Amino acid sequence: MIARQHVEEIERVLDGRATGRDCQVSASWKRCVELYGMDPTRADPAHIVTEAELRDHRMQAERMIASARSGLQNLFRQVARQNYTVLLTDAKGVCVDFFGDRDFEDDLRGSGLFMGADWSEQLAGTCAAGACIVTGEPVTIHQDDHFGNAHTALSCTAAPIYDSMGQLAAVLDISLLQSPSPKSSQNLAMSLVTASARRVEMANLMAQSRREWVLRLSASPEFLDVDPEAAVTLDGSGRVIGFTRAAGKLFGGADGALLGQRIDSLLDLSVEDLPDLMRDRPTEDRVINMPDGGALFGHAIAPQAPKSPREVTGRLRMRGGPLDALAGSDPVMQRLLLQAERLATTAVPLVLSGETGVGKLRLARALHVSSGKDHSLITLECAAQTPDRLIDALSPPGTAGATLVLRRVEELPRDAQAVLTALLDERPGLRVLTTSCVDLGQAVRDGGFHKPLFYRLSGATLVLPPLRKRQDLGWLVDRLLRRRAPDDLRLSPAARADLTGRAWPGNLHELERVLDVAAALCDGRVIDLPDLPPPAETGAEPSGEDSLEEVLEACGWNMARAARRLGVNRSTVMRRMRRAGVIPPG
Ligand SMILES: Nc1ncnc2c1ncn2[C@@H]1O[C@H](COP(=O)(O)OP(=O)(O)OP(=O)(O)O)[C@@H](O)[C@H]1O
Repeated sequence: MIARQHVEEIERVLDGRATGRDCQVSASWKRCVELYGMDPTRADPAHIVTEAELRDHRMQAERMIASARSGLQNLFRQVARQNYTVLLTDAKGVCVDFFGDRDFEDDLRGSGLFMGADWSEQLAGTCAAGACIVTGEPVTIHQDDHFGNAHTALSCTAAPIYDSMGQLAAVLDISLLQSPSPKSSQNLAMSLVTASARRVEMANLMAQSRREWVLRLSASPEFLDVDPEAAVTLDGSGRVIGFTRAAGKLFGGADGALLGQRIDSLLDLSVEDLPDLMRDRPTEDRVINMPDGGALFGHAIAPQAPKSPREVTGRLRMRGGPLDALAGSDPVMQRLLLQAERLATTAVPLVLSGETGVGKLRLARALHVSSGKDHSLITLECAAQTPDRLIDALSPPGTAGATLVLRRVEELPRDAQAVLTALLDERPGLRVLTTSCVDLGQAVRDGGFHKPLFYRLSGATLVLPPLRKRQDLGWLVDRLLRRRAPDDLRLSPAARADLTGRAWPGNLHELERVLDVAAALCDGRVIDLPDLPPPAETGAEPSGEDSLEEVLEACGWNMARAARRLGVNRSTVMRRMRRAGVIPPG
């Protein structure tokens, strides 16, 4: 009966008659019928993407998930008692993060309030996340506002999350399986979800802007330092290079038109004034005049460190190539792979250095494949070489233009080092790629490595970072797991947190062994904590010389995780931060 009334009301709306529905809802109903060809009498179940598709969606949204995590947790703490579920969808509508009451897991899954549910309007019909993606505005879709009969018990409120370029990046949604009938019961939900979305945008902007000036803005001095309303990122000349949605609205450039504008054209303020707006001045004194005669309060945050040469300066050109497959979104690796790609087609001899198991040999092979030449690849284990063996290995015809990989060259016996130097001089067509776990320059200075050989091998050096400093550790874990069990073996959240928090002194060698054991031990398709072997005890202090900031950055500034990766406790991390003057972003 109710279903029939619902269908009849949709028909009236399609005929252009007013039925008292919110205009956002009636516009979405029209799209469902006229654009997507949907039938309101059908009660399609929730659409859940496959495990493999979900992994891809999560990988794409990795940064936003990290920025949103603590905001989602906070929001869930506030609304869990009222039985709300908190969802983060990506810009396509797929739920990539989720907090809900485990006691209702089956009901939540059945209703699509779960990880992997696809809430795009084209598939799910009128729903909060879907309508929010289409309109770019917050919306409540309450009970029979939903288009499909399958969802008319739900009440969902969603707000968009924009990235710092003004593009819609995600949607934050809070939903109830059962709710009171007046739609106004969700007004508070709307306030909470829009405020949380604003904070996630702020966290995301701060995470991306450590090397730039950030100007945070608030209409009231009381909230300026604790919960500002808007923020812009500025380059050294005062041009806007990032902004939150609220800043876009404030300056009338929400769709990206704000990018590139100078701050002195927007406010009575130049880049030279920013130091006066830093936290050491009383909040009330940090007033900024607006061109329309109004005023705002400003909090300027200085760049945290000078631009490092290791920062990403460009993107890999060869999408999908063998080099591109070696890393996820780790900025140090991306920069290194960009250099590797440019060097691959040259004859420059390269040293690939880094701790054991960071992927040096793998990189050497990818460089060989990317060279574009159809020559053979000769790999020599240096520890096993004698002068005679070297001569034998490099004598057969066809080796003249080959790629020669010298693996762990620091282990090459001293007498073989001089012979290799002479052999290389006789074979100028060989492309030499050398892997080393030590600093070869230091080995030369210490007298342990033949200087003439060093200068023949080290045209350029590419230093691979250890796993504990990689921001794409989660990506690597998924990649190695997929290779072990292509058919949807996955990690429980606790197992994933454990793996991404380890120090990994054996790097990929160690991670591969741990996943081998876990895949063998786990029952069913989910690897859980008890399936993981404990970290290998080597007595090594893996991170003594690591920059604290690098490890913290790799851990998304999560101190507990950084403490585990560094093998110290949390208070030691905080003490070291104070001593080094390292300040967390935001
Ligand atoms: N990007 C990657 N993705 C997945 N697996 C990788 C990647 N890089 C390396 N591996 C795997 O990790 C293991 C260690 O890699 P590799 O042998 O290249 O390291 P290495 O630094 O040369 O080690 P060592 O210093 O001990 O010689 C290998 O099994 C390799 O296949």
